[in-house]
Amino acid sequence: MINETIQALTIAGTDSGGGAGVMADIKTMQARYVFSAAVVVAVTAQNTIGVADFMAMPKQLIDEQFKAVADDLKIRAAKTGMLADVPTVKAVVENIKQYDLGPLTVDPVMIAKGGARLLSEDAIQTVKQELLPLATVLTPNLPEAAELTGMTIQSADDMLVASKQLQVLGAKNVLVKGGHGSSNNESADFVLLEDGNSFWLTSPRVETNRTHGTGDTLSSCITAELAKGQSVEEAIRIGKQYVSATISQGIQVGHGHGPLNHWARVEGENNDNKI
Ligand SMILES: Nc1ncnc2c1ncn2[C@@H]1O[C@H](COP(=O)(O)OP(=O)(O)OP(=O)(O)O)[C@@H](O)[C@H]1O
Ligand SMILES: Cc1ncc(COP(=O)(O)O)c(N)n1
Repeated sequence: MINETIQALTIAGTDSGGGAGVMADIKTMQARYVFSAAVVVAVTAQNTIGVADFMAMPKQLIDEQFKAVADDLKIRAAKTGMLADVPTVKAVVENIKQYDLGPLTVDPVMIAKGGARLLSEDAIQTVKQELLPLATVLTPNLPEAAELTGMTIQSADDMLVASKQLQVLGAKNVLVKGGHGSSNNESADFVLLEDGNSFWLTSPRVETNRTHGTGDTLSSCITAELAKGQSVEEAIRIGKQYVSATISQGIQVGHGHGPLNHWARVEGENNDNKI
């Protein structure tokens, strides 16, 4: 008998260009030696230059995907990404409540790097009221944290206050990502844990436009590590190390915001015999 392989789930939209969404999530979990299942809630036509079009899946098909996964697989952790619109957010919330999918990481994807809206404006309220309270870990970028809290976030102190507000809204642990920050030399993320402890995670800012799917990669790495049984703090620390490696060890694909290098190795990590 071989041991059961560790399994995790992404609930998100696809990216035909291969760099973000479900595609980035599966590549990340594979790189972290976790088997990835996927509930596709929207299909996008996009590449590194932008999103041309997308369509959300009908509720019945979303329900059937959740059921198919839950009937057969043992999901130890899950994440949400692009959720498109109000009916899709509601369908996802209903299914997450129905099945035991382990700790949930919520990446509240709103607007793609190229500027396309991936969550309708009216759905922000639904995410806030119905999805945030289910989040073990919430990973907003700066514009998303601003949108969810109604704050203007310009300083490190603002990130701290915003993360507290997001906890009040129901997220247990909050990681405010600093990729959209103004510092030229570092990219600093702020973490507020459920027990009130907090810390900064900084990495040198890489001067590059190959940052398509950074948030997806970070949140799916956190999900993979939670599936392995790591603590929330450790999962977040590993997530930051992995996403930094995928940015700094870049690959050349496409003509716009290029995808990350999901083959990247975290320095000092021993990847032998991981399965
Ligand atoms: N140029 C960069 N150099 C180093 N780290 C970066 C850079 N850009 C983003 N990061 C890091 O990548 C992670 C994701 O942050 P970011 O703010 O880009 O998320 P995001 O906007 O949700 O990403 P996306 O929408 O592309 O999925 C964070 O840990 C952030 O610090
Ligand atoms: C399906 C999907 N999910 C998420 C993103 C966000 O990634 P980015 O902000 O890098 O475009 C995306 N572009 N597409």
